[in-house]
Amino acid sequence: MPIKIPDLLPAKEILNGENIFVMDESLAYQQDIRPLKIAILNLMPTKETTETQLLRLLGNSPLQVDIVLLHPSTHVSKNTSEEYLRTFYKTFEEVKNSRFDGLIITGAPVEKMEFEDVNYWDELLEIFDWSKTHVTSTLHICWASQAGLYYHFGVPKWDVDEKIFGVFEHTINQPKVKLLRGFDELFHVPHSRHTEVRREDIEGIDELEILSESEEAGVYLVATKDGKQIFVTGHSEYDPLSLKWEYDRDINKGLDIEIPRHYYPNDDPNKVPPARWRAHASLLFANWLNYYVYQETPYDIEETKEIWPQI
Ligand SMILES: CC(=O)SCCNC(=O)CCNC(=O)[C@H](O)C(C)(C)COP(=O)(O)OP(=O)(O)OC[C@H]1O[C@@H](n2cnc3c(N)ncnc32)[C@H](O)[C@@H]1OP(=O)(O)O
Ligand SMILES: N[C@@H](CCO)C(=O)O
Repeated sequence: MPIKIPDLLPAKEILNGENIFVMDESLAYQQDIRPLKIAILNLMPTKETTETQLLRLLGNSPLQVDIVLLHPSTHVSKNTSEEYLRTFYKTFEEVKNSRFDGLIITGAPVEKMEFEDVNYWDELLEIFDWSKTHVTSTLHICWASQAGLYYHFGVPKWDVDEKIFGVFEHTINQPKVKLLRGFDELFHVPHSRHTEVRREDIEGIDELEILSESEEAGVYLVATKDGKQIFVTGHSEYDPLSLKWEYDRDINKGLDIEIPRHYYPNDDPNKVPPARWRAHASLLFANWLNYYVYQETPYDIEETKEIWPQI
């Protein structure tokens, strides 16, 4: 949340220079507050786990957030019952005439397929298109970040020789960008994927900025300059034991999988891995919710028609 201070206090200029969000009294008097409407398009087979992880992060905010869970109607889920989906989820068809302050699109275990072979691809394209006019800011996670960068900007995804699997150190390219406010210069994020997007495919695209990268895991955070689309290639939302669960699953299947890097103490899978990314996960979601959603979205959400004349 911004701090509200007298219009002429000298600290205002100093803090503005440091990129601390300061709101002067005159603007604060005009600001109205209402609950935010956030949709989560959950593409993960482990729906309950992912819901819990994302809601934990979204709940760490003084803002009231109304959540709508969405699943793709053109995919018959193998791991989630129809009853569960009917009870807790809606389809895009049911919400497409509404507007949302924010949309989160999760990862999906389909990264080795061609995008066009994913059976809900056409539906996802419709959702990507709709998000441009009906959502203030959209956060794409892991596979969804690759799919979104491909659809919106033609950025390809590439197979990697060895799964990018572990907890990696990241650096910041753009320290003054609001999404990274409060971040340390070095911070950690889990990654778990067999494909990547590459810096050289992104840096020539005018609308996009690479905000954070990792020497070992590559591009991590990409955003459009207007903040309407955020692409996150890692899994900051993962629980402390998510990578262990994936590692044990693959070992039990007899797959040739390396131990997740920089995760277990002394790389010993019998030891309990400590979480080293929670604080930054919280900051990432809080910053997105505050600066890209709450501060940007109109009080009357239906007003977006006037703000985005392309509708
Ligand atoms: C790169 C990222 O974004 S990371 C995010 C992905 N990671 C995860 O989901 C981790 C957890 N998932 C898993 O461990 C596994 O997928 C499991 C254990 C839940 C399921 O494994 P299996 O049943 O052996 O895999 P299977 O190949 O049958 O399909 C699993 C999922 O793949 C997806 N899928 C498979 N084929 C397709 C297809 N043609 N089109 C779209 N989705 C597909 C679906 O999501 C499916 O699960 P769902 O129907 O319940 O949504
Ligand atoms: N996070 C994923 C990567 C594969 O999509 C997993 O290991 O399940």
